[in-house]
Amino acid sequence: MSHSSQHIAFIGGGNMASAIIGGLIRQGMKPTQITVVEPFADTAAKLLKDFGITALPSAGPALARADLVVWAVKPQIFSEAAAPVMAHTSKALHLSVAAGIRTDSICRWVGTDRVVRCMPNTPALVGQGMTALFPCASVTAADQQLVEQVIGTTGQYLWVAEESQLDAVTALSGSGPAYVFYFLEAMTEAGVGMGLSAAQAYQLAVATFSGASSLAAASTESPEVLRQRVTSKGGTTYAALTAMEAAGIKPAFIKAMQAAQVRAGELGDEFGKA
Ligand SMILES: NC(=O)C1=CN([C@@H]2O[C@H](COP(=O)(O)OP(=O)(O)OC[C@H]3O[C@@H](n4cnc5c(N)ncnc54)[C@H](OP(=O)(O)O)[C@@H]3O)[C@@H](O)[C@H]2O)C=CC1
Ligand SMILES: O=C(O)[C@@H]1CCC=N1
Repeated sequence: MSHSSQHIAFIGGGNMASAIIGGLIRQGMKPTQITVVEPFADTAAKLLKDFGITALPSAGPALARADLVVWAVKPQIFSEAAAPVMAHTSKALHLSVAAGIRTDSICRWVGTDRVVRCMPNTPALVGQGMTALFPCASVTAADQQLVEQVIGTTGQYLWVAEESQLDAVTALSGSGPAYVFYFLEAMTEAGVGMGLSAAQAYQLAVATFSGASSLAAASTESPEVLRQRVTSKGGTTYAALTAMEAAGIKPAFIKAMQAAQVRAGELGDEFGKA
């Protein structure tokens, strides 16, 4: 981060907060520039061990220093967590990572319209995150720049024009790492069933995913063309893809992502009312 005097507060210090804090610290932000509210003692101990940050067990005046408040609590408890925070953060810009919770709810709970809603993912932990961002109307260009500086430390980002697109992003890249890990589990299990050791199968599976992703990112070709290049006529890939088509893997996968998108909307409906 270029702004060495900036201060960032995190409400919730769990998985997603740690991923972003890791990015900030890797880019040179000092632990003293970061305040975390985290009531769970084990998670607070981890923040101290990993980043040298002593978390506050509850909201307090220390939050008033924050230029940016990052909301990294579960959607279910967002409104409850907001009440004690908003007394201290009226001058701050607010950034929410909560799945499904819409900006009209967030603005109401935090008492300002200076709110950006985003959807990051856990590869942020290793600087390979992908985050989509949506600004409320009163967010300024300078506010957007601050958010870009912070999120840019964790990987790539893009802005979406419609808030509803964030639920699609949640289903795609927000939850997406879990789909990849699921495929890694399946590929490893299959490899073991075919006579490889678990360590060998896992190494092969992980390297294949990251290699294929790097190839797709570096290539101007569509994934369809890249797939066809692997698929020799009458060969092994053809046999595997034919089995996948017969099993309805693609429609099942599309259905699964639609379920995630629907769930994001439901989280907003269920927990955004308060
Ligand atoms: N994990 C992921 O891949 C992604 C998550 N998100 C979103 O990020 C948000 C956080 O998820 P994640 O980091 O996985 O969840 P975690 O459970 O790891 O982190 C949330 C933390 O907030 C703490 N907390 C609970 N109540 C309060 C409170 N009143 N004030 C401050 N902190 C509190 C929790 O403590 P306790 O355990 O005691 O409740 C917990 O440690 C969610 O809204 C999720 O939708 C977005 C993108 C990806
Ligand atoms: O599962 C969830 O609800 C969160 C949002 C995206 C990833 N994890």
